[in-house]
Amino acid sequence: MNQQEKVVEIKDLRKSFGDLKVLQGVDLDLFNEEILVVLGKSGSGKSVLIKIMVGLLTQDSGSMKVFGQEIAQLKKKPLNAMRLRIGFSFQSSALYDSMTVRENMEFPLVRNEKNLSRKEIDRRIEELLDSVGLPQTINQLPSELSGGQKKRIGVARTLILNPEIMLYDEPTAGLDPITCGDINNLILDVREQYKTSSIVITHDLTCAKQTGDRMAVLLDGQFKSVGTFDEVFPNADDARVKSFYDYNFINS
Ligand SMILES: Nc1ncnc2c1ncn2[C@@H]1O[C@H](COP(=O)(O)OP(=O)(O)OP(=O)(O)O)[C@@H](O)[C@H]1O
Repeated sequence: MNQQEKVVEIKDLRKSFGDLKVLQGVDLDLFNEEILVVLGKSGSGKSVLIKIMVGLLTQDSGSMKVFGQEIAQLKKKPLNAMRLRIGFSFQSSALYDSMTVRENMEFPLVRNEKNLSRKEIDRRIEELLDSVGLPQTINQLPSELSGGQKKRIGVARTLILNPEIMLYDEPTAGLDPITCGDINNLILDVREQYKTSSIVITHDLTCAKQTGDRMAVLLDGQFKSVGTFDEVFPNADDARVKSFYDYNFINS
């Protein structure tokens, strides 16, 4: 697959809940190995969009294709297979508190790949912990890790199933600026090492600028501004896009 190929293709996607129109004609593509940053204020529909992508919600109309397949038309088995190609890194890291880092990483692996040997499981866990720079945490509990370390382990756990698309939900939320920078670098490293295509949902424009090849701003149920950081932000005509920029870079 080359970098011009689309891994996600969204066309005129619409979704309402009763009278609440959330997505009102979304058009967006994610290209192979691209990092696409999705911005939008709280309640704008970012999670709804991601849920449609992984088949947890169905659109009212329009098209959501992932790897060329219309998600809404997939039956249970192919949908589950598709979900395995998409790694979701949750805002909360979603680690199990009572399990060590090793057990947290092993859990999705043995559930999804039943025939792996102990040696292969250990090798995969060790490789991923090395990739996120935390091999020493293998026997620790999540409560013994810092917020930034938990995020890194969450990313490693998502990567253990070799996803082709990575979805990062607010990856830098609640972290100090230096740790945010580390996480931004991790997102770039993951793309480099594992050739993933990525969607980063964030309110953090520094994260957006450092990681994103393109930005897409969700406003009134559509992506009105899509382009590189410099195309979208510094001279934004739309006051709502400009307010994002001003809030992050002037008021912070
Ligand atoms: N299953 C549902 N039933 C009814 N309304 C829903 C449902 N899911 C989402 N909504 C509504 O759709 C709107 C968009 O929600 P969504 O969670 O996508 O926002 P978001 O952009 O992800 O916000 P945040 O940045 O706060 O996570 C909200 O008004 C929400 O209440």
